[in-house]
Amino acid sequence: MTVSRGLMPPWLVRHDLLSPDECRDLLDWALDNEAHFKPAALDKGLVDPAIRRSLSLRDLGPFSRLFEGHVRAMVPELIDQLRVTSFVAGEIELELVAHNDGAHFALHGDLYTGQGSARGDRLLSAVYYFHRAPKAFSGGCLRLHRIGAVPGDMGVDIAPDQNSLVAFPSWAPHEVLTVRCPSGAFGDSRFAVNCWVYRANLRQPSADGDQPPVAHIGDELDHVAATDRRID
Ligand SMILES: O=C(O)CCC(=O)C(=O)O
Ligand SMILES: [Fe+2]
Repeated sequence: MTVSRGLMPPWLVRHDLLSPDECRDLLDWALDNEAHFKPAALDKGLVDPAIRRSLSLRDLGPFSRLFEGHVRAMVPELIDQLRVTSFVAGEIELELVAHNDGAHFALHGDLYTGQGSARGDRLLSAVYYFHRAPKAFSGGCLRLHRIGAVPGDMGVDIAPDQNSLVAFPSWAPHEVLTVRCPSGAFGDSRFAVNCWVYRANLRQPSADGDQPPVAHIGDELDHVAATDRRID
């Protein structure tokens, strides 16, 4: 089967998502928690810096509620603007990522592959950007690609602007272009908060007692499921 290429996925950018105080507090919190960041993983917890190189923190502490609130409130607008089939939002998965010198993420989509995830289906992806001022890195654009893109294709580059959020359907092919950060200092990194909106599982156990195949909202999952994602 041949995939016809050409159509760009929809996306939107929102500037100034947080107040200046919130943005500064988030940076301070990220710097205070440097020791808790771990190499960012791919499918099934695999770390492969040739595909994805960055440092990740899965627990946003006091900022989880802030991001979950913002993103949940935006879901109706995102469904509308990104032309996603209407759905009821369930879990919102978060990840704080620091991209320092040489960091990147090769072409991929954010959907689960294989047997999927007990966590359910990701439908919307949103990424919030912040960094120290003055900015001490270059590069690191998010490159959105056409359907059926292959590595090396051109796409649309979205700059990781201070206090901005970009959103797109989770199926959209995208990559993070290589970051250059001459100081190598953690605090000079390109910071991003990944937010993934899941479809709520509204199915009830059937009358004969069978359980639905996916977990209910709020179920705790292991690190492997949390880091499972598709790499094209
Ligand atoms: O940092 C970004 O701009 C996007 C990161 C990303 O695509 C991912 O972690 O799945
Ligand atoms: Fe992604």
